[in-house]
Formats: sequence, C-alpha cells, structure tokens
Amino acid sequence: MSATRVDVLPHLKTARFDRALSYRLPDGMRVQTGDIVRVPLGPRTVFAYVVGEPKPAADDASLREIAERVDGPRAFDADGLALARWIADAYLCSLREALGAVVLAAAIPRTVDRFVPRGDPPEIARFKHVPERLVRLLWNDFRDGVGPDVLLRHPEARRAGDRATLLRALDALVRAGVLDRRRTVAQARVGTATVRILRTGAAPIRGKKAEALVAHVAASGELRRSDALLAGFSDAVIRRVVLAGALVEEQRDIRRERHARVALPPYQPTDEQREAIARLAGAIDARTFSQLLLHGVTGSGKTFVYLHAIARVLARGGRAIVLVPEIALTPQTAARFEAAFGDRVAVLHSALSDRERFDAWQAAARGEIDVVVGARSAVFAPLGDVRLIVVDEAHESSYRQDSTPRYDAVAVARERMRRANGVVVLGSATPALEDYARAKAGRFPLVRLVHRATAQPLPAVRVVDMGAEFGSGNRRVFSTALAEAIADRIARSEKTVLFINRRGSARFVLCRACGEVPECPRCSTSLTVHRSENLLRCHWCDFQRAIPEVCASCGAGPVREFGAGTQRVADEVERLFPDAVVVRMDSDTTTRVGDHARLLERFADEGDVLVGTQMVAKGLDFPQVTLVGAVAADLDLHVADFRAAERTFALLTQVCGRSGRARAGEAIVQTYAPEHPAIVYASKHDYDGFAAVELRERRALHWPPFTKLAMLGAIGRSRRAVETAIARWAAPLRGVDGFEVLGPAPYPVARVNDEWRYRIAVRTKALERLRAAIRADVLPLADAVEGVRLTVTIE
Ligand SMILES: Nc1ncnc2c1ncn2[C@@H]1O[C@H](COP(=O)(O)OP(=O)(O)OP(=O)(O)O)[C@@H](O)[C@H]1O
Ligand SMILES: [Zn+2]
Repeated sequence: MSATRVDVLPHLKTARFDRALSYRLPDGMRVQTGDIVRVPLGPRTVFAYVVGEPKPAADDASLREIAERVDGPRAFDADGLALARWIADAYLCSLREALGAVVLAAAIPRTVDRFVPRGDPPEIARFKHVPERLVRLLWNDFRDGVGPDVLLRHPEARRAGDRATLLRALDALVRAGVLDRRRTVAQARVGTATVRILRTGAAPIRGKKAEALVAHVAASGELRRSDALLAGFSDAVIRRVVLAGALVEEQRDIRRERHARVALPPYQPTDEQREAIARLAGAIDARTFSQLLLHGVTGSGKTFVYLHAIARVLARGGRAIVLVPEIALTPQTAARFEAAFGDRVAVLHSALSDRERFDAWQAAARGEIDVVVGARSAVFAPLGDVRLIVVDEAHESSYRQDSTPRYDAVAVARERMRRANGVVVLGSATPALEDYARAKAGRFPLVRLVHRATAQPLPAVRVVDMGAEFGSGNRRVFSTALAEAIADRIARSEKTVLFINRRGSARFVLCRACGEVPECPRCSTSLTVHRSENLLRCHWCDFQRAIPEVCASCGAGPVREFGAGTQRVADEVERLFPDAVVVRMDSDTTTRVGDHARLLERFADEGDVLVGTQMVAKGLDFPQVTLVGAVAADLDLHVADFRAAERTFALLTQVCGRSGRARAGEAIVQTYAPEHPAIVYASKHDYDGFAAVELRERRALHWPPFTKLAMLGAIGRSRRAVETAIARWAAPLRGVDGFEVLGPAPYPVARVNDEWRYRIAVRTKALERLRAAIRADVLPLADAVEGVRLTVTIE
C-alpha cells in the first residue's frame, strides 16, 4: 500500500516548537505549499502550514491524517517559503518566526467562538454565579449569537461583572445546555482586489476641511479613499462628508490591464542618467543574478533611472519590486511610480487597511499587478517572475527589522534575486560603507551620478563652530550666520528647512542648586522637556509627568533647561520672526496617517520655515528651498555605535541636499566638532573622502566591513538574572579561535520599561562558523533560562 505524505508546520504560539511534522493526505484532498490545514496534534486539532508539496510514501500506520484543508488563498508560495527558510538560517530564528515576516496577518485563520442562546431564558435561580444582567443581555439582544469579544466589551456585560466572572458564567450556561458554544473557523477570504473610491456627490457641505476635501476630490475627478487619507484628510472628515452626501463612496474591483501603457516622465535623460540606464538595461537583459550600486548625489534623478529600468523589465514580460524606507515619508516618490505605471502598480502604504493590503497581495499572487512599491516587508510580495528589485535609499537602517525575525530586507532582496536570476539595484546618495567597499573591491558594479539632473549645483555648505560662537557670547540656538540667513530667506520669500534630530523643547532639566536631573522611573534615561504640553516625557517608554516648578530633590528652584529639540527651534524662529509661518514635523506632530503629507503641503503652500527631525532630511524635493540649517549636527556623533560617524555623515549629506534643487541654495551646519571628518566631508559633498577615512579607521579597529559582527542581547526584569544570563551565553563563544567577544556591557540605555538590557558583540571573519556555534551552543542555553530573553542580531 502506498500513501501520500505532507509535511506541515503547526501554527502554535510557542515559537520553540519548530519541527515540520508529516501527515497523511486523505483521499480526494488536494493541498499545495502555503495552504493552511487543520491537523490533529496530541488531543487537539491545530492549524498548520503546508511546507512542502505532497509526496508518495510507504504507508505508515503511525501517520495521522490531515483533518481538513482550510478554504482560502495560500498563505505563501514556494518562493516565500524558500525566503523564510533562508531567513531562519541566516538570522538564527525559527522557521515559524521567519514565516511571521512573510505571511500577512490577514492570511492567518483563527477559530472564533459564538455563543448562541437556546430556547427561552433559563431560570436564573438555577445558577449560583451567573449574573442576571448577562442572561437578560444574551436572550434579549443576542438571540442570533455573539462572539466573546463583542460580548465582553458590551457596557451592560461589563456592569454584570469582570472578565473572569463573565467567562465563568458563560461556561456554566454552556454546561447546563442552555447556551451553545459554536466554534467556527474564520478564514481569510479570497477577495478581488478592490479599492474604495470617492466621487463628488450632489449635496452641499460646509466647513473648511470638508470643503477642502470635496475640492480635492473634484480636482482629480475621483480619488481612492486611501489616497485621501494619505493626503491628510482624517477618517472622520471623510465619513462626515460621505454621510452628508457631498461625496459618494463606492467599492470597485480593480480590473487591471496587464499591458496598460507606461508613462515615463517627459524629460530627456542627462548623459549620466543615460549611461546608468544603459548599464541597468544590460544587467536586466543578461538574465543572471547581479547587483549594482547606484551612487547618485542628492537631486541627481535616481528615480528617473529606476523608472526606466522597471519599464524595460515590464516590456520583457517580467515584474519588479521597489523598496522605499517608509511610504508616509516619501509621498512624492510613491506618486511618481503611480504616475508612470498606473494600475499596474500597487503601492503598499500605511494608509491601507489590513483587508486592502491583503487584497493587493492576492492580486499580486494572481498576476494582476506588475510592480509593487512598499516598505521593508514588500520584499516578500508574492509576485511571480520578479526580475528586478530596486532599493531606494539603500543605506537606511529602516530596512533592518529590529524585532524577531531580525532580517535585513536588502539581504533578502539579494537572496530573492539570486534565486530568480534577477537584478538588485541599491540606490543612494550615501551608500552603506559595506556596499561601497565591496563595489570598490570589484565585487559588483558601481554606477555613479555625480551631477544633479537639474541645472543647479549642490549647495555651498558653511560650517559654524558653536564653541567659538558660545565663547563670543552668543548662547542662543542659532548662530549669527544662521539667524541672518533665515532672515534673508524670509525677506526674499524663499524657504528654509531646519533640521535637529531631537523632538521636544529641551533635552533635560537640571537643578542649579543640587544638579538633580529628573529621570524616567522605568528607564535609565533623563526625561525630555515638552514645553507646549508642560510635560517631561520619556522618549523610550512614553512615561510623562508635569515639569516641576522646583527641584523634586532639594526643593530649590527654578530648574534650568538644557539642549534644544524641534519644539525649541520652532519657538525660537517664531520669537525672532513673528510673522513667519513655521511648520514643525516630528513624531509628535505626525501621529496619524496623512499628517506628513498635510504638513508638507502646508509648508509648500504658505510655509517659510520647516523644522523637523530626520523626517525632513530625506527625499523632499521642493524647488523654493534655498537654505538648510543643521542646528546641532553632532548630536548623534558620539553615541556608542561604530556606525555613528557614518550615520551623521549620511544625514547631513541628505539634509543639505534638500537645498538649492531648483535655484541656487546654501546650507549652514552648526557644530561643536567642526574638525570631525563626518562634518568636514559632508560640508564638501565628498563621499569618497569620507569613505576613505572611515574605512581606514574601521580596518584599524576591526569593525565591519572588515569583520562580521553578531550581537547577542539579554533582556529581563531582574538585573542579576540578566547579568548572569549574558555571562553564561557568552561563555561558549569566548576563547574560541577566530571569535572575539566584546563585553558583556549594558546597552547605552541599560533599562527600558523596567527591563534591564545587556549585550555582547562577537566579531569574526568566519560568520558561518559563528552562526553554527550560536545555534549549537547558545540557543539551547537560552531556552533553559526563564525570565530573560535572548536576542540575536546578525549584522
Ligand atoms: N533628466 C531630467 N531632466 C530634468 N529633470 C529631471 C531629470 N531627471 C530628474 N529630474 C528632476 O530632478 C529632481 C530630482 O530627482 P530625484 O528626486 O529623482 O532625485 P534623487 O536622486 O532621488 O534625489 P534625492 O537623493 O535627493 O532624493 C526631480 O524633481 C526630478 O523630476
Ligand atoms: Zn521610560
């Protein structure tokens, strides 16, 4: 007798259970990789992913049968599974955790309970612990049944008792046979890809926001609801206007024409762009794996090069993925791809609901989409025949996920194209030094755009020594030079961008009498001042309290504020230039979807000065900006991280690059470290110069790219337990030939949210051997420790 065997991975909460199990496929059932099934496991039935195609096998009486195949689209395809396996291997996590990155939450079915009353309400006296309110609620309001979520949140139920009481009562009713508990599988539905469209309606509407929304929709004929959100209109406003009938909302299937026209921007490529486009075309046509580093200065028109490369892939019948650091931050970039590829592109931005995202995902799997643009996770988009992955701003740290699975989307892109014989393009004005060093060493081609695409040169940069400024009596946020330059721009109706990589108004307060600095009770860090809310806030856990009038420790007063943040800078501009329109953009002013776009639009329309954190450093392309000021350029230069200088250089280069894109502009960099290479070379737009100095230093100090690096972290509530654990986990790696263990040491912020954090770094030239050692000797130790988590980060 022969049977058909299927390997499945049970979908259990305990990540430690990570073995694929074999089951027998019942006659007549068909499954494929990525399908979701239910299988018996011990006494239970659980969900499981199919992780391999069915294969014939000798009959084995011990094989249990798959109970059912859950209807719905597969959660992943063979490519997705292969990438997950690669991630599990490369980043030392379980396959189940790796699949967590590949599979959309909406694809995972759940069982849901439904409580359905039977017949008439029971005699309440029969039950000791069943509140009468609950019985009344069930039998009056929920005759057709209710899920526990809805029921437990119902105000009437909450009045009847707390969660535990209610659950116990429900149990009692079920046991007595008066209430049915029906368990059903809530599965992911196959949806046609739909969008919600807004059109203008007949009814009039009043109100500034509502009128603006109607005008916005009218201007474009019709508008996707998600685009309206992205444009800064709130959900509430949209709903109100639709309800009033001033707009009509309808759901529409996206019928995609696979061969819809491609509309590239009308301008001619520059000579450099033409050369770059030809290099990419050659790589694409070769149909073998390759990667290219596109190093183009700010404003050199990298996007235009990407568009041409994608058009070529589409013309040859292939597909492409574009990764961007964060869609909300780059509305301009996403819009350029939509303008070029129309319905053939799906932009997976944060304004989509889970449902819409899932629909787009499925449309991609059905072959109805040719280009996916999105953040990190778009690298897993289930598109067939992907021949090109573009990574825009490839040096950005947001491509690395900092929760499990701790993967690097750039590395995943590389692996995906290696498997598919495709091309990876890493675009940046400030390439990651690792990539640059490898390209320089001839490992892959380096394509350069050294001029801006428009006629303007890169802006002249002035470095202002704030130490000298302070010495000569100016203790203000702005140097004389910067204050004068801002005044000059305001007078000429040109625009200024001011960058400071801290939010809030002051970095901390200090008591002049006793030197006390208020700290977060849950984290080992000082509290940041937010004057406009009159609060001290922790930027790690969001703890907050009022700003003290007098020192809490010695009672003297008043306390003094030190250091500046975005809010302080904006206040200072308003103080100096009361008539200027100041727009502040940081994570405090952009808590909702669409806030970015709204603030940027305001700045473009009527703003004089845009003040912001690193959010304003990237991608912005505003012709009227002719001055950029980096208010405190060295703020992050001295943090304990070997990439600190590289990051500062990159941020300064990017932010200065916002200036003078359409007419002559300049940048002013304020710093206490005017001699530091990161600042000197950024002010000269000299990437190669910086890279040479920094790489020499990295080589001398044995940092990447000259070694490989793994970080092991221990996190838990008890400091003693964390210290003991990290020492124990470091032990098997210490003294091993070829591994250099640094630490253990506390993280720069040693305690966050009441948890202590210690780490070691391991440097090696033999990463594969280090992975094997961690897997064999450290992970099992970590499994045995309660109350301390291990995190593994492979650089
Ligand atoms: N060949 C061209 N002719 C005219 N304008 C162009 C050309 N190529 C690009 N541009 C324009 O130049 C500007 C800068 O292009 P883009 O934003 O793509 O630059 P970038 O290299 O991505 O810059 P950054 O790194 O600063 O984001 C855009 O406004 C774009 O429309
Ligand atoms: Zn805190």
